[in-house]
Amino acid sequence: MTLTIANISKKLNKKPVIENASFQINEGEIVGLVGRNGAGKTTLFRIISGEILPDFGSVGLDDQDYHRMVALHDQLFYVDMPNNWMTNFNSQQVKRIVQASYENFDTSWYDQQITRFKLDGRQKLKQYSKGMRALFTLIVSFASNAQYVLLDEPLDGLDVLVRDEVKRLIVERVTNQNTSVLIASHNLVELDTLTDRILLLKNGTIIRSFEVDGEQDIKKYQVAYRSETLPAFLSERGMVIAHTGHVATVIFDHFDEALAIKLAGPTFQFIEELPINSEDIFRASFSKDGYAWERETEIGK
Ligand SMILES: Nc1ncnc2c1ncn2[C@@H]1O[C@H](COP(=O)(O)OP(=O)(O)OP(=O)(O)O)[C@@H](O)[C@H]1O
Repeated sequence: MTLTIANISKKLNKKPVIENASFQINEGEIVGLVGRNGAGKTTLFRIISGEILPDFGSVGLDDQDYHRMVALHDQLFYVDMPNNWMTNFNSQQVKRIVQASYENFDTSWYDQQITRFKLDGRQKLKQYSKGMRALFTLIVSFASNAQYVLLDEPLDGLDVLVRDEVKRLIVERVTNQNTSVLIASHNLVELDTLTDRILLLKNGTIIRSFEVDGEQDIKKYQVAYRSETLPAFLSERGMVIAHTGHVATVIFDHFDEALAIKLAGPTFQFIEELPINSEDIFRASFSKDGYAWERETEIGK
């Protein structure tokens, strides 16, 4: 089964939030969705899950329109705002409610995980801590046995040990059930170790899809220069992320031969290429932009 997001556009309050976003997710993939604050990640999740409908475009499962086919709805699970979700119920009550709409709900796995993480009892969800709620949301999501699970910031605000549990649970479920997971997160270091590939959302559209190891177009260099001041082209063509004395670390997007020739020139005492991670790719893609919410409204134009 393939989830296909095709040319989705959406305006909220007359402001274009999502513009012609397209991508696909296959079975058993863990994909990260990354963008600046306000880029539209949550809006995109709400659209995919059918909570709000797009102005244009479609969400398909194989060749079928997910939004129009109620029979497909148990193939996708998403909890919008987990902090406000079913707060007056306990874990046993939530199980009964979700079971009613997800016919493949895995009761025994759910009970096992609830016991494993000691989330049982009469405690209502509103009495859970942030970490308990994160684990609980994940358990319900995977127990639904939906092919596609959308997770919005699943690691936000969790301590290192709970984060490890959450990551282990995600990998376990994907390995054992071939579930597909789309994770929106600001935590790029965590995404590097968890995801197969990462999608970058900018100006409401997917501008880049990459596997960190496979990204050829972005390079990071540490350089020592001979001139008095930092050579201007470094900050014009790249993003200087560290600069002490005559040594600078620079990330270049769209690295090309002209840049390679300049770096090999007499201006530099030494240059060394460094390995890149997804934070570097994020910086290279977004560093020269303002805030995502500065995009003009139609009315303001
Ligand atoms: N109901 C709404 N009505 C009007 N504008 C909205 C609404 N919901 C979101 N927006 C706007 O849409 C844009 C995208 O918001 P969204 O919450 O999807 O971004 P995000 O990428 O999830 O942000 P963050 O990383 O900060 O959580 C923002 O400019 C926001 O102000």
